[in-house]
Amino acid sequence: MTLVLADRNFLITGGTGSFGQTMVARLLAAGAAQVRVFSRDEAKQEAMRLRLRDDRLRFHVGDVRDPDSVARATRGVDYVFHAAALKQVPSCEFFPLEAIRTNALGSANVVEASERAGVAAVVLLSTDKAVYPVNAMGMTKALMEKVAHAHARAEGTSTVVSCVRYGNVMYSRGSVIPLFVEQVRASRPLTVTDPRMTRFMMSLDDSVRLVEHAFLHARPGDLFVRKASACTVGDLATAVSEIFDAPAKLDLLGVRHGEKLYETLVSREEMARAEDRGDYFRIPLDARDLNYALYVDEGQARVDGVHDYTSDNAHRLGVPEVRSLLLTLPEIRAELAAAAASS
Ligand SMILES: O=c1ccn([C@@H]2O[C@H](COP(=O)(O)OP(=O)(O)O[C@H]3O[C@H](CO)[C@@H](O)[C@H](O)[C@H]3O)[C@@H](O)[C@H]2O)c(=O)[nH]1
Repeated sequence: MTLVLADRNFLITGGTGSFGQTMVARLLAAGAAQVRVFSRDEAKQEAMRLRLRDDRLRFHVGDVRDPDSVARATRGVDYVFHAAALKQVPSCEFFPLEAIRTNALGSANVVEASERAGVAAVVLLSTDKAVYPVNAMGMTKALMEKVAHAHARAEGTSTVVSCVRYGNVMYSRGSVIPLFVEQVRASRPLTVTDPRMTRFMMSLDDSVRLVEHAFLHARPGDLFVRKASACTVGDLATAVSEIFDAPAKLDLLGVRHGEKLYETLVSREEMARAEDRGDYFRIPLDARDLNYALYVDEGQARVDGVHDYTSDNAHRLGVPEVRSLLLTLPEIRAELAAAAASS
């Protein structure tokens, strides 16, 4: 990171998760004055404290659903990265109110507490599932984005609130790649929903860099997306089998509740006003207010000839490319080493 962080305090909600742990390590290495980890699980916090042993780290047990606990953790903070979320599609489908409480209302609590505490900037972590959402996880993340936009449009606010949208983060907790690896290593068939289904593939480092990009460049209400490649789930399963030298045995499950065949990272309306920043798109706030009549002549940015940016039309990785990408992941290398040691 190019910013001087020496006298800056950070808060990371969901700080014990995959993103949180990576971000905490990078902020400490970049010289942050203090990094606060906010999450519900004291055991994970304790494990992190013992592992990192850094007196610039502070741990706050709390829940984004509870405004008081968020407010206490936010006092004296300069920057907030909001990663706390319910992010499993199936569980949010079955418990949609829980997703509303954490992802929508909890995010509003984080934005509100940040404004009150005079935080300079907040980056909210969203997902491609928030675009044309069909499941409760995506719907509540879409509402979180709306909360950010409404805050940016409101007069008299000073905290810069922006969002980033991710695709699938490879090897994140509870996701399909660690599941496929576990299945291959146990010589079980790989449970594939639909082999044609496509997803954007991002590394954890890419996702952290995306948040850093937003942190460094955001204006109020901006949304940032990292350009990414995509692959089919069938190719992903084949690549995992090949890496572990196993025959590709598939057990076809069918599409799960609330799943789409492909994801959209940027809608065409957003693409029409997106700024291409090399590895990233910046989608500025649609700053029209409620007086729509004033804008009738201007209209919206033209969308003719502009397309959604989806995991179906993005650069498609084939099996060899997916294999190479998987082999860059430390977790895959560790599993390969373990497999070699046990054979
Ligand atoms: O046993 C399984 C489980 C999943 N899949 C497929 O694998 C792909 C990825 O699934 P999964 O890793 O569960 O991720 P998603 O459901 O796509 O959601 C992830 O990716 C989102 C970004 O799109 C994040 O926001 C979510 O938090 C994260 O869980 C999907 O096509 C699934 O249908 C299988 O084929 N077999």
